[in-house]
Amino acid sequence: MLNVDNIYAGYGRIPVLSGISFTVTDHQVVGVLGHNGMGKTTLLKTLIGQISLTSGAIRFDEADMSRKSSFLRARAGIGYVPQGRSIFPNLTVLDNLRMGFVPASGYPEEQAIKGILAQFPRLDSIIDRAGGALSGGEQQILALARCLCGRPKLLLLDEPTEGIQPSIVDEILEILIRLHRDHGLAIIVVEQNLEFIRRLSDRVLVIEKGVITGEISPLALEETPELGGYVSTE
Ligand SMILES: Nc1ncnc2c1ncn2[C@@H]1O[C@H](COP(=O)(O)OP(=O)(O)OP(=O)(O)O)[C@@H](O)[C@H]1O
Repeated sequence: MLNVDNIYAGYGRIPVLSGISFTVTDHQVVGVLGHNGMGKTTLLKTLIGQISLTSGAIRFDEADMSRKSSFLRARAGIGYVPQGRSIFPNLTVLDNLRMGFVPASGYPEEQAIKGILAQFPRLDSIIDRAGGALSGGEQQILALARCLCGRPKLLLLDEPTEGIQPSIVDEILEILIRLHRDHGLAIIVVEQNLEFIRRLSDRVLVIEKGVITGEISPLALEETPELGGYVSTE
């Protein structure tokens, strides 16, 4: 489904990603672990096209995405839920959802949003509330639902549990497991919450200084002494 081939990217002259290669097969969930500042967010932004490649290639469903704009990648089926969620604070929940709708998805907007609300009853009850008036957890669920309005085949998730109360973390985990199981959604998830990444991922990649330095089994994440090298503890 996704083939990332030796990509280099950064900010202006500052290189951050230094030759990253990996693949994601259909329906696979890939976790990405790494200390702060190692390039996890930069990797996701490069995959969605917010940061340009310096070199290398990104292929999605056999199509070359390397120079495509973000919206064409979204139309092709890559969804992105950024760190911090980027909810439109002055728009209602409904209008936030409408912003996520991708016309080329083959579904009428109303039908797409109705289908999403059936999966997210928590949002249905606050549909007219301003996005900025939602709790952090509700905003994260809204950001996820908004992304799903575009009917992605691959979801890029950047720290979905950051700053969220444990009960909603569990709810988000259950939603993602269900989406993966019932709809075959493939996911790349960057996360510091080891339990979350362990329960969701089929594979876990370790990133250090813009390079993938290893792959560990989700089961290995149960053995806490091994983890000091992979995540930040602050
Ligand atoms: N807009 C920017 N301009 C210049 N350098 C940046 C910019 N954004 C990030 N960086 C640098 O790029 C490197 C990788 O940052 P990135 O945000 O990808 O790391 P991360 O692994 O996601 O970290 P965190 O877990 O803290 O979110 C860091 O050294 C960071 O300081």
